[in-house]
Amino acid sequence: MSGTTVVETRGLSKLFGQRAAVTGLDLDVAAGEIFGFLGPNGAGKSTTIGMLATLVRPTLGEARVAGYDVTRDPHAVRRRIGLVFQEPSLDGELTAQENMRFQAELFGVPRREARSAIAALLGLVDLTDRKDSPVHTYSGGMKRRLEIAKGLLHTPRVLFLDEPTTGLDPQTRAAIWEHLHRLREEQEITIFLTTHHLEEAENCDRIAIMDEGELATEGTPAELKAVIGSDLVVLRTGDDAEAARTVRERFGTEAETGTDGVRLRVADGAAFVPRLCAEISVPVHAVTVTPPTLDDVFLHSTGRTIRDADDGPGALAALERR
Ligand SMILES: Nc1ncnc2c1ncn2[C@@H]1O[C@H](COP(=O)(O)OP(=O)(O)OP(=O)(O)O)[C@@H](O)[C@H]1O
Repeated sequence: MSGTTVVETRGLSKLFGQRAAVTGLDLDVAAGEIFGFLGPNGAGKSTTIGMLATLVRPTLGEARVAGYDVTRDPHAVRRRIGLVFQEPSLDGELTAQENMRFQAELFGVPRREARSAIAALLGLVDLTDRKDSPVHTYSGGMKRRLEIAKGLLHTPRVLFLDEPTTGLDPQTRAAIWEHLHRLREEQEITIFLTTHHLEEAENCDRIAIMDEGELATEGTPAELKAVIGSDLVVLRTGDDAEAARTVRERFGTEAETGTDGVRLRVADGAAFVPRLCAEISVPVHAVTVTPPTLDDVFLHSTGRTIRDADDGPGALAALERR
């Protein structure tokens, strides 16, 4: 990582009438990072990408992408960014190669240069074998990979991806992530993506969590989870109320009983469980120890779970059409 800041926002805000979609956003994304913008539906992710990609005009504040101001120099920004939205942008009747050639013409990439770039990018996303098949014969994952290759054709410095794996099965999602990691290794590119999948955010170098238009927290997945600092231990016992009482009295640790058993949080679950089992007088049927997750981080920084906060489908495609 070079340490150069490629995406920088200061007080970036967007109001739609009286409604604040994004409020006072300060972000710094370094060159070569995979940066995840995480939040429930309506958190302001699409509006932020829209402002960074010069599709939505900020109401207040500033943003620079690849060194250019999004309001004063939108054309310079556009030449340096690639966009992959959820809405398909491929022509199903054309082959992968033809779709790529079309994109090259759109961006004025010289023909000779385009030919070698297309071959290299189709190789990067593992579509060389199928480059001459019409795109309507592709699977969802192949189409998404082709969209990514297309977004890279004019060698952007920053690639913006809106929910790149939505609607794909887990295996295909894993493959897309493999391609994104490879892309970052092989090209000097910064990847800025939105997601509302907490598990996916684990793949990012750094994450910003948005909630109701504001930045709730940011950091590496490990840093964010370290803030929680404790493992979740769940016990199923012959008498949960008695087990919870033992936990409180012998260990001075708060324990809740619920439908899934007795739940408690301790710094080191693996070390705690044998000590607990030695003290407890009721039969223990099962124990699970879960290290902190990004779900816990979301709950900790917003007061609710991301699933509770979620309430509808993505909106970036609608923004693009605006
Ligand atoms: N053109 C618009 N006019 C009015 N309100 C808007 C407009 N675009 C977005 N909003 C509102 O701004 C807020 C943030 O929306 P945004 O689409 O940026 O969220 P998001 O985090 O990207 O959600 P999603 O995952 O659904 O795309 C929402 O309350 C949304 O209703």
